[in-house]
Amino acid sequence: MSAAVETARAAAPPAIEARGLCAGYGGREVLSDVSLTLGAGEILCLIGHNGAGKSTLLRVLFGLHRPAAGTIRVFGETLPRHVPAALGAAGVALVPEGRGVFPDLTVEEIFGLALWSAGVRASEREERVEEVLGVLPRIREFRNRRAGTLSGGQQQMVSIARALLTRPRALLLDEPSIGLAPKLFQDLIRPIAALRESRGMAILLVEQNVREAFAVSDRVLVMKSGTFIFEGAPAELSDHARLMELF
Ligand SMILES: Nc1ncnc2c1ncn2[C@@H]1O[C@H](COP(=O)(O)OP(=O)(O)OP(=O)(O)O)[C@@H](O)[C@H]1O
Repeated sequence: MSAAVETARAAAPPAIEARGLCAGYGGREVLSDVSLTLGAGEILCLIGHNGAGKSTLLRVLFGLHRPAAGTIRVFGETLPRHVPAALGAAGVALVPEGRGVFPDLTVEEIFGLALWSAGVRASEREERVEEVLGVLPRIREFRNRRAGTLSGGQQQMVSIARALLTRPRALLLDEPSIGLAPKLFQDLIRPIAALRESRGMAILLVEQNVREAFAVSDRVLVMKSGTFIFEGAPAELSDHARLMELF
């Protein structure tokens, strides 16, 4: 991280500050007293085995699932209602697992819909699209195609681009590498990670592809059965044996 970004980060409130989160489904606890801080402009990687509770945590943070206990502050504020629309307005975007692009719409139409639902003025929409195409230029090649005809990697690009159109200050990414070859994931994640330098955007990255995810992350959290069992720098887990020990 550059010195300028570090200084800006130190002065700003954390993008997300969660304390004592408990959450589950139908009486079964999945998150047990989880606390997490995503610093402004920080890239935090969250890893853990299947079913550990990573997606549930992202859903709780984004207001899609109500926690049984705990508090969440967003850029230093407690939102009056912790719901997705309020999170979006506060500058937080979620890219859920599985892409979720509308298969019958063209990329252009998907972008138009995202900008319209985010309330971006018509006169500003083209500028926003150009800005995102500057980050992920390969989308230009297929912007007029229907999303259902695109490859997995292209759909993932569209899904992330759609989130970036709202100019988020914090991006929650749920396993963007699923179904992608490592090189494709690298091409996708590196320009997104660079937005932390250029715009101070914070990223909470849930990933299984640890090699690429660690390469762009400042800090790593390992989750097991709904609690964090490790927090530290990616380098501390570069030893494969240490990583395996935690799983
Ligand atoms: N909507 C739901 N209803 C009931 N149980 C759920 C629901 N969503 C998740 N679970 C359960 O909660 C636990 C945690 O799931 P979650 O998806 O949060 O884990 P994860 O760490 O993201 O796993 P993965 O890496 O497989 O996505 C799992 O046992 C899962 O079966």
